[in-house]
Amino acid sequence: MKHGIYYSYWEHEWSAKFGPYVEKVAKLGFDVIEVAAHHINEYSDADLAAIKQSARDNGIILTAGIGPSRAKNLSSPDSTVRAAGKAFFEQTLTNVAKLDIKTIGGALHSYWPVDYTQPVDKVGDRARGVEGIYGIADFANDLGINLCIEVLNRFENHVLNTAAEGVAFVNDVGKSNVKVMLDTFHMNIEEDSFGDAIRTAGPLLGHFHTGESNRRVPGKGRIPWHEVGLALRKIHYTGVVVMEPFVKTGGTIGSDIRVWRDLTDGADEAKMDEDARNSLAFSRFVLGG
Ligand SMILES: O=C(CO)[C@H](O)[C@H](O)[C@H](O)CO
Ligand SMILES: [Mn+2]
Repeated sequence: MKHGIYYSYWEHEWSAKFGPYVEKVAKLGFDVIEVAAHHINEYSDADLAAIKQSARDNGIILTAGIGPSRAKNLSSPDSTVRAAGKAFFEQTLTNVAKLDIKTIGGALHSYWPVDYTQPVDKVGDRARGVEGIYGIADFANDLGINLCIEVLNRFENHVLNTAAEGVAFVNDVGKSNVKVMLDTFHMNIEEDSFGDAIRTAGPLLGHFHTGESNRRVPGKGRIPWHEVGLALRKIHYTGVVVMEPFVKTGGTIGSDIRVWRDLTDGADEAKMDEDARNSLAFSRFVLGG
């Protein structure tokens, strides 16, 4: 098991440059950095080559996260939007591959965060989402990339809220590089049991996010980490565990994640780093790896 952190922990915008964080997370002892793929198409080939080299030099593996915008929604009832989504993913995956990234996770099958002022068509969105992911799976596979479909809580997305729904979706897609992704923050809201949910995903679990119930770093709250660790061991999970703490207010990240109070306790960057380092030690101890 490898351990990583989403660089957005330190940032306010998904568009923030992620290159400088490769060395930082290596110094903190992580194996992996997760970067936001939302704006990767704005990076030049030279930028991407430099980041790839920096990852090699620092012994860091990259993974990618994405919350597709409404205009790039693979499950939209509007076929023009679905086509734009497909084109966006093909370009994004092509650039993601330039960083040797093998895992991209998030609400790939939909858009994020969902606008609930509009009526919701769960059945239709799910069916179009299965088709949309099926339609990009081989493209991703040819680049060696797994598509990890994140199960989110009801307030952020309606298509997949439980591990069981995630497994059924991935089975319907039926492509070996399309996997289920779970996140302890969302599981805490939706699942009856953390252990059962992880065991339900079993061999289909392709990526795993961690965070407390208020998205502080793992170890600061009341998620049953021992139960989570036992279940990950039980299913012989050998993938990546990426902590995804969101503790800062402000910017698009603060607004998308609904961070309306300072959860850093006034931390400066050195204290933020120390919290991440301590949480990594906690995560390795309790989850393994
Ligand atoms: O858990 C999440 C949202 O609550 C997601 O992993 C990411 O934050 C989202 O896909 C944006 O990258
Ligand atoms: Mn997540």
